[in-house]
Amino acid sequence: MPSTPSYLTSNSRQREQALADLERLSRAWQSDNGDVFARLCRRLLTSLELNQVIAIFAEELGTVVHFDRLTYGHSISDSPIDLAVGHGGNHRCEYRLNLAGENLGMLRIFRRMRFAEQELTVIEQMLGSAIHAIRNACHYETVRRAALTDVVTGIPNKRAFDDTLKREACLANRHGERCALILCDLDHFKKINDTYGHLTGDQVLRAAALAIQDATRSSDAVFRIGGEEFGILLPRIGEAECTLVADRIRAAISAISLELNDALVKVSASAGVSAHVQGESADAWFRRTDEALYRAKHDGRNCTRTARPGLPADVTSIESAKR
Ligand SMILES: Nc1nc2c(ncn2[C@@H]2O[C@H](COP(=O)(O)OP(=O)(O)OP(=O)(O)O)[C@@H](O)[C@H]2O)c(=O)[nH]1
Repeated sequence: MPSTPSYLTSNSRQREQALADLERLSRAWQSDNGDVFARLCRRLLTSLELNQVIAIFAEELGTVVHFDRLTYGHSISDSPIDLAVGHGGNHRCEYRLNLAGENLGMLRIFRRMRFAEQELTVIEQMLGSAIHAIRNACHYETVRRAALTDVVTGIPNKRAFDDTLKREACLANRHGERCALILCDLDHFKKINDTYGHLTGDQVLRAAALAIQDATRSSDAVFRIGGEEFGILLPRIGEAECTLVADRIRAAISAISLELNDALVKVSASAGVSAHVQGESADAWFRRTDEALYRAKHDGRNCTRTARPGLPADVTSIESAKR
């Protein structure tokens, strides 16, 4: 990296000279460091994952400009990406990333020392090399999310549920962690559709999704897994506590009342509850909980039933579950 030129002056002739110096230095730096740009572009081709693309950019930038922390935030990702290689610092440069009018998020780079002009130029040149990869990763993230999101309620869908249930069963088998599952189904939902129409039915589904989210912790995961059926995964709790949560969810759903002309649309729900049994596969766990939900429906609806302990045929060995 060339040394910092002493061009910080208000005199305009000196400023012009400084800018010319800067351009010359920047060109010299770019030809000296052409391999960094080439490597950055090559590595960016290896991933479409937003957090990996940002991590690659940060790694390559770190080889030419020292910084203590880099953060990236975009409304399409769950939480900001925060890559710290030190303690941050008071000085920062930030870029609102944008390509052809498309918002691609906000990148911030922190450190204790001021950034020199030519360092900012280098950062911007490297961002120029990375911006298309960042845009592609943003598009990929948007499509990935759409595939995992239910269009009516905006919460994760059955595909997301299947993936998460498998992962939780695997974690529970590997580390012996507790995890519980609730399957919650609205009662006589067909009647709501038939009486008030599908649009009102959709409104009820959205209200139910919100009610379930409000009745659970943010660490719990709520999914719409069928027409009027929801799955809720609750890490680190057992069956007794989970049954209380299921009743709380049902009470929240019963409290929904949609005003429609002169009518008040009300709905109740049935729930099946189970705690994961050590060695049990995701499929067997789901089947046990579904059977509990079936009993709740059979017993008159608007109630909670807990699953029976796994039958030997339902429980796979820990070894096979780990494979
Ligand atoms: N409005 C709306 N209705 C849906 C959607 N998906 C499925 N349904 C309807 O949900 C209803 C489910 O009916 P059933 O399976 O008979 O269940 P139910 O009437 O709730 O009866 P129980 O579950 O036995 O209490 C059907 O009328 C479906 O058309 C949706 O996205 N929106």
